[in-house]
Amino acid sequence: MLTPEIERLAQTPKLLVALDFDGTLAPLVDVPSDSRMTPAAREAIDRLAALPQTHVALVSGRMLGDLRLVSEAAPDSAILLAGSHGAEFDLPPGHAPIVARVPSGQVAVRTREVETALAGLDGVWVEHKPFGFVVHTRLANEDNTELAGEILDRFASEHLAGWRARGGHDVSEFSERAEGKDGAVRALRAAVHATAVLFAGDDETDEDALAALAPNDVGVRVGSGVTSASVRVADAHEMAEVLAQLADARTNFRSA
Ligand SMILES: O=P(O)(O)OC[C@H]1O[C@H](O[C@H]2O[C@H](CO)[C@@H](O)[C@H](O)[C@H]2O)[C@H](O)[C@@H](O)[C@@H]1O
Repeated sequence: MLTPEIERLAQTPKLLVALDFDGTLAPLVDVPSDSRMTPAAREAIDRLAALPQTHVALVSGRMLGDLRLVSEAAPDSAILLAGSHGAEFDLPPGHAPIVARVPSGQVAVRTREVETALAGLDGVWVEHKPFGFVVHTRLANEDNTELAGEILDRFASEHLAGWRARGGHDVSEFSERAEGKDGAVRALRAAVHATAVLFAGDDETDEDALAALAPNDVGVRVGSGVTSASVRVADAHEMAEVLAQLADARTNFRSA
């Protein structure tokens, strides 16, 4: 059923649909590089992105190159990409580029050190990112997850002063940059001159963006958890239904 919020949003002059990737468009999986959005989500965002005065952006914690890969973005895609929680952007031609941040030499050093500190914990692995690292525990047992948490707490207090720590689904992320998805959505909103935004996400990091939405925007929380969003859906499949409803309503509005 179309919520009044979605119906209202479909009628805004310039719409930005900004979407988290993992857990929102793509169901969570054990191996991050295997992650893909559901076919229904793909169809809905392609329909939205093809409409006039309608922009679609993916706003992810993933590094940009990785986001391009898992979102299967075609080189000529109209979809805007924000990676590393908004420290990296890739906008289609016609948009002024948003300046990307440059990583310091500390990141590779700290990532190697944390890998050494966690070595030998089965199921625990470290994902390298341009501005930091992510420790994954999805495949670890409870003991190893707890031990990894203790090692990380100690490592962070000794070596990561000033870095931003974030939680997520079976991950702990540490980044030397403090950018959040609130800043990413602000920059994208300005880039496309949006008059209203839909932002959807499933995670703690998405709450930065959800909490910063304007009164005429719509926030969608996917799954459980405390949220600032006004709409909640159960999972990525329900999220795809919301996007299909928005695409239908926007198509009707644009052709009226
Ligand atoms: O901001 P997002 O697009 O939601 O990215 C958040 C993190 O997503 C990835 O990890 C999550 O998805 C994996 C694949 O489904 C899953 O294995 C993991 O447990 C999840 O936390 C990605 O690996 C991280 O770098 C992103 O920060």
